[in-house]
Amino acid sequence: MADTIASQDKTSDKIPVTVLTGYLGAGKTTLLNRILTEPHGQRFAVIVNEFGEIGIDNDLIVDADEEVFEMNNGCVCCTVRGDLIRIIDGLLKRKGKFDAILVETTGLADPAPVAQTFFVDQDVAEKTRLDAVVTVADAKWLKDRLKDAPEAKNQIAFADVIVLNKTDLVTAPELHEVEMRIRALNPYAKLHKATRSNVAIADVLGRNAFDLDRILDLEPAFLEVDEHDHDHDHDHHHGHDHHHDHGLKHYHDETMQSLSLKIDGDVDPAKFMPWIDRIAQSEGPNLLRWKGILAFKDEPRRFVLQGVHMIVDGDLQREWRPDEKRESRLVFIGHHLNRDELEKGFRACAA
Ligand SMILES: Nc1nc2c(ncn2[C@@H]2O[C@H](COP(=O)(O)OP(=O)(O)OP(=O)(O)O)[C@@H](O)[C@H]2O)c(=O)[nH]1
Repeated sequence: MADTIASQDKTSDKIPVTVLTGYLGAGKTTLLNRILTEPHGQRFAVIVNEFGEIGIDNDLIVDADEEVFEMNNGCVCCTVRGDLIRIIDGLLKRKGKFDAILVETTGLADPAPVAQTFFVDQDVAEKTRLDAVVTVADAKWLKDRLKDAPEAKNQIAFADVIVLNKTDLVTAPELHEVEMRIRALNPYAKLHKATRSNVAIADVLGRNAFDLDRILDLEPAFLEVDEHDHDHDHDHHHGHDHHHDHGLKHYHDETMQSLSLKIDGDVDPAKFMPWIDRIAQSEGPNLLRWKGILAFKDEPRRFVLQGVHMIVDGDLQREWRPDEKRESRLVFIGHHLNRDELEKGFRACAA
């Protein structure tokens, strides 16, 4: 411990930042909520960024004392840095109100531009330090995503700490295989196996683990600001291949869609539940992620639905607040989504 303290000496007045990353549905929010609800004696500022038009994620973060700041949707690789800088600048003006910053990126985010923020922006670099990139990996789906999603690979390669989550969904040989895949991409990160992201807080926070030299080996251009890439507003996240001169490939999947549906009021669970089960079966392979917050007829509590491919979780959570409008929202993220059919099916569930 003594040497850790010594090595932090110079930077100890900088605010530590932990970047939580990991592909869609891996368990980032579960980890974030675990951190926020356990007794940690720290005050966190939480910054989240999500994919999708309706801010469901923000709504699923536990009610804690922490303030949650939302980054704009959009092209993560490009807009995230400008947005993140703006939010952090705002936070730094109120220094003293929090001890650490947690940034949860979307599952589709490449961690490089996020991590880069803490080095290339002078103000941010002077006042904060990147403590670690923590990547949550889905033991069940990661091996498929390593084949088709470059972001998933970069998230693993960039990690200082890896939480290999959802070990309950795989057999021991499958777990071993995914661990080998991870190790082939990143032999350096500390790896913790988990279910429901149940790692000790000390394993993910206060690690002082971000290693700039290792990242520069991976991405020689990591510290070069790409002005072209800075602060512009794409209103869409798709359709371009970035050729930063980096060792890693960054691009956005053109076929990825995000579909948001809303009913201004209640749905009938007797219609909704069988419908959503059918969707899980028929659309599951194309559905990377789905979420919903629903008002069930005659039910004072909000029903929260979570899905990754054909695996659906749902439960009744807190009550609708008196000042909250009862409405039912669903977000689907995936490929080849049939908007008309999903919309028609959902509408038919209205109470
Ligand atoms: N079986 C199982 N399910 C889990 C585990 N951890 C999380 N989940 C479930 O997986 C789903 C996704 O978890 P989240 O924590 O929301 O994942 P995320 O990475 O924040 O997802 P996005 O930010 O939407 O990409 C939820 O339904 C969780 O309850 C686990 O260890 N095992």
